[in-house]
Amino acid sequence: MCTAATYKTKDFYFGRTLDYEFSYGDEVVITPRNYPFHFRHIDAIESHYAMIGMAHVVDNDPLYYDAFNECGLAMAGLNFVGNAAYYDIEEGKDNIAQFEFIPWILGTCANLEEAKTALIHMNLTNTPYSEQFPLAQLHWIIADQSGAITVEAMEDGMHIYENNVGVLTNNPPFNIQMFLLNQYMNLSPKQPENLFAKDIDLDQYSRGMGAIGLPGDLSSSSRFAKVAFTKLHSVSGDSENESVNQFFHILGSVDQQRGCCDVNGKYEITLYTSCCNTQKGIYYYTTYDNHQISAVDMTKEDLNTKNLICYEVITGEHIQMQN
Ligand SMILES: C[C@H](CCC(=O)NCCS(=O)(=O)O)[C@H]1CC[C@H]2[C@@H]3CC[C@@H]4C[C@H](O)CC[C@]4(C)[C@H]3C[C@H](O)[C@]12C
Repeated sequence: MCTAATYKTKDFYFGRTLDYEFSYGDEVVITPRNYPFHFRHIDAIESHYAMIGMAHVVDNDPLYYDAFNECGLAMAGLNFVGNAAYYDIEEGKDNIAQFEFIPWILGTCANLEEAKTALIHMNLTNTPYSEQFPLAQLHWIIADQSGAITVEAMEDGMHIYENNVGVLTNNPPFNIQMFLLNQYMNLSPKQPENLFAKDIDLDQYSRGMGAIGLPGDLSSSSRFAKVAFTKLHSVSGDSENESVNQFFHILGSVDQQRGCCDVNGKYEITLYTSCCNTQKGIYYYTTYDNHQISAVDMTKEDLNTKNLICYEVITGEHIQMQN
């Protein structure tokens, strides 16, 4: 499972958790402006917007899971197993292989409006990266400070939804996730009133009772409701540290602890959590075994170059001893 969310204070933040039972080998990867992107079905793009994100690099190809570009446009792919479908090549369209989707959008679009326009002529193809990396079944969130959309390629066609909560998890399809939120309209951060029965004396014996009924399990529909509630009620200062801190708390509401999600004897855990300041070009992250926030600042690199700039993920707890 995975969860993605957006958050706005003074700047616009975007991030995700990546939950799985093993890691593909992830790195924080900056693709500078002159790295040539070779696509399977369209012409190479020699120069484009620079981007930074989490990727698995194979043969010098950055296979991004989530990233944002130097203009502040962000995008993440999350599992959509059983619902995702990609298509055969179609003449007259921009045929983009599924694993090329993030580089293509972030390389060529400056904002969400441009991304929406690009999607009109795009055909997301079922071309696998290689035998070793068959087609992942994904759906995507694309966002900038103006808003967010969800992109779901399914058997019955491409669905593009306005994503007004700025949240994405996994199954079921996004329109159903939104419908399911109807169930929770009564939940509130405020204490409830007794509407149950006037004649019975009910006591507010604890704080936080207004949100009783908000799910706490790890299913994707439950995480959708949990993180949406958390994000939509989030309050923080708008300095960088306060915003980043709050962002990690938002995604922390759907953190997966080893042992609680059994996948045939292996355990799905939150391998990493990211938080991008899309305006300042900084990619912050924590990993399952390193709670300390680490960060890579894209603006500190020479972005007019040709070679990928890769930072190994920092692992292991860094505990600040006080005596
Ligand atoms: C496993 C992850 C999703 C985690 C998730 O959502 N877990 C919920 C399980 S559940 O849905 O709840 O059951 C996804 C998210 C992004 C993916 C990579 C995208 C690039 C590339 C695409 C190629 O086609 C295949 C290889 C490739 C490296 C992909 C590997 C893997 O697929 C990644 C890491």
